[in-house]
Amino acid sequence: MIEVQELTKRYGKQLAVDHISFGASGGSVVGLLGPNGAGKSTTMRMLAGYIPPSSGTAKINGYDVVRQSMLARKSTGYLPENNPLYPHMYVREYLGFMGALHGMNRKKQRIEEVIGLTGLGPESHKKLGQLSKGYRQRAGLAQALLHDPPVLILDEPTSGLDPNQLSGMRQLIRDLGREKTVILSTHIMQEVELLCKDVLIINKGKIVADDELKALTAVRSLEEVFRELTR
Ligand SMILES: Nc1ncnc2c1ncn2[C@@H]1O[C@H](COP(=O)(O)OP(=O)(O)OP(=O)(O)O)[C@@H](O)[C@H]1O
Repeated sequence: MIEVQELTKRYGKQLAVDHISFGASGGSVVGLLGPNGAGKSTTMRMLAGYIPPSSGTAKINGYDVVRQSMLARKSTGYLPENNPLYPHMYVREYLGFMGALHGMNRKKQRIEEVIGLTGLGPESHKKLGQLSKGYRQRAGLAQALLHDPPVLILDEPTSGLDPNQLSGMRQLIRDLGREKTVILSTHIMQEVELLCKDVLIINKGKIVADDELKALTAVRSLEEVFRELTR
């Protein structure tokens, strides 16, 4: 579960996220849409505990991301936008390292599981710096899934994937969304239509739509709705 109240982020004078409130609960994928610079990544970074909010609150599974940051992080899997990985580490070494950070027992078995789930197998003998963009993205997702968190925050998870990889990744996200609360950002409207039950549209730091996809697109296409609300 994700609960956001009046969440705000200022970078100096710039108001990147402006008093946003929304909620998301398990068993669905929420699409976070917005034009470039709207505040999507900033919002996700705050939810994942990577940057502190300027004001407002966010709770992950009931844990406040600032006051109970360790517990909130344990409940969160985060795939960052540019997915900064450690280029010199081998895939399994990296996942082992991330597992240790999460204080996981029986890492080995779980590492093989997430390598299988994300289709990393054929490239799993390589160093992260040697992986193609699509496989780096998979390594990032494997890391996000490692500790089996109930909430997944995925910042443009399908960027850089070829059409074959794309359908596999979307299927995986759809499956994960059956049990977990998944919030993903994307610029691909078709992806939202394929994956998301609920949609948030953010523009200039403010939420301009928070509704079920069905309701939002009852009269017009998602693209038309998006263009009108973010003009
Ligand atoms: N570290 C930072 N310092 C200063 N300003 C920042 C910083 N990070 C983001 N911003 C600004 O905050 C605003 C929101 O940026 P953010 O990256 O959250 O947008 P976004 O919706 O994810 O965009 P995109 O679709 O291009 O990835 C932008 O105006 C951006 O320039």
